[in-house]
Amino acid sequence: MRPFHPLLLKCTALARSELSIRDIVLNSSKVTTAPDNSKVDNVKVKLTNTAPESSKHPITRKKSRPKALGPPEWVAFNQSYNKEYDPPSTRMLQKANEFFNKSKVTFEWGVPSYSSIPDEVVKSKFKDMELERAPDSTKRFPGKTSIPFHLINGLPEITFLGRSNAGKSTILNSLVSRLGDKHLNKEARMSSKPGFTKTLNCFNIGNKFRLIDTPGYGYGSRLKQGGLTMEYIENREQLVRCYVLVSADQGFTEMDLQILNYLKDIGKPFEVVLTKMDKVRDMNKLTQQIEESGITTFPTLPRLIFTSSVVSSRCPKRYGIAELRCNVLQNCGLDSKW
Ligand SMILES: Nc1nc2c(ncn2[C@@H]2O[C@H](COP(=O)(O)OP(=O)(O)OP(=O)(O)O)[C@@H](O)[C@H]2O)c(=O)[nH]1
Ligand SMILES: [Mg+2]
Repeated sequence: MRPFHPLLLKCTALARSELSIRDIVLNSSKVTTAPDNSKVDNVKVKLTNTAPESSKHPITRKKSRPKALGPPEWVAFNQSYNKEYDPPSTRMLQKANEFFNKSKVTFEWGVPSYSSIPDEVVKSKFKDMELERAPDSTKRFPGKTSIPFHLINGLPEITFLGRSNAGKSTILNSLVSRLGDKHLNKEARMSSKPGFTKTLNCFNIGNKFRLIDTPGYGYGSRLKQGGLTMEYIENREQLVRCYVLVSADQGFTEMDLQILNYLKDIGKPFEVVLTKMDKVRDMNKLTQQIEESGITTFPTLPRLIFTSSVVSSRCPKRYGIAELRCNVLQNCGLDSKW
């Protein structure tokens, strides 16, 4: 029997517990309490035109939001991780960007079950047949499958895992969009609603490798989707690397740690991508969360890649995406000519 695993959580119970936490946060944000005078240095005081004489015109005091951070702080922070690896050179980053900018992206399949992945169908129906790998062939497998030959060409695959809403579909779009573009290409569908991606979705990148978007675990997910992702991770021969996405503004959850340990235990190579760096207001807290997760002492030495898929005046190019592009190409063995 399979051990307990967050990808297979009974999500209704989880959804209920998360909803209640969310409810508490939402409700507590509605409670207005007078600010503590001892913290007056930290609060912005907004005065109305006429100074209030009574409680009829209360003084509105707002806690000032911590300053938005950007590339200067992120770069310094970034340099304290991945010391075991040489950072990618400017030339490597340039080459990776060129590759992604010129590669055609094709959506190939979206499946609700592992056995419906085209080459898995072919494998099971034509067990004794030598599978012909013909990338440019227009031929199709006969009979009911009618699967085009080019879908069974065995290209390396990369998959994105993570909690629902961690930014898996967004990072896929970020990889295939120009770094300075304000809007992302919409190859994979994204949503602020957790649990949006329901199937395994495959995107062919320049006929060199495939990116696989997965349904998230946790809030809004389903037991069946967790099973599908696990089956894919455990059985897919073409899978060369998993990227576990963690929202940097939320840090590592218990479920993230379970996934990381699971990948370590079954010997699947993985990296960790911290998404939504633009939402982080306290770098010390993030440092502490990373330390507490234990990920920096994992024997497999996963890389920590910090990203933001948002461009702004402080961050005119999507942050960390060039590094991620470089890493993906390396993991697919496509960096040999650099
Ligand atoms: N600010 C900010 N928002 C982001 C970033 N990446 C993703 N988001 C937002 O996070 C939300 C969830 O993104 P998705 O990419 O749909 O998340 P997902 O992991 O695919 O979620 P599921 O499909 O539900 O598992 C969307 O509203 C995105 O716009 C980021 O780097 N910064
Ligand atoms: Mg998604």
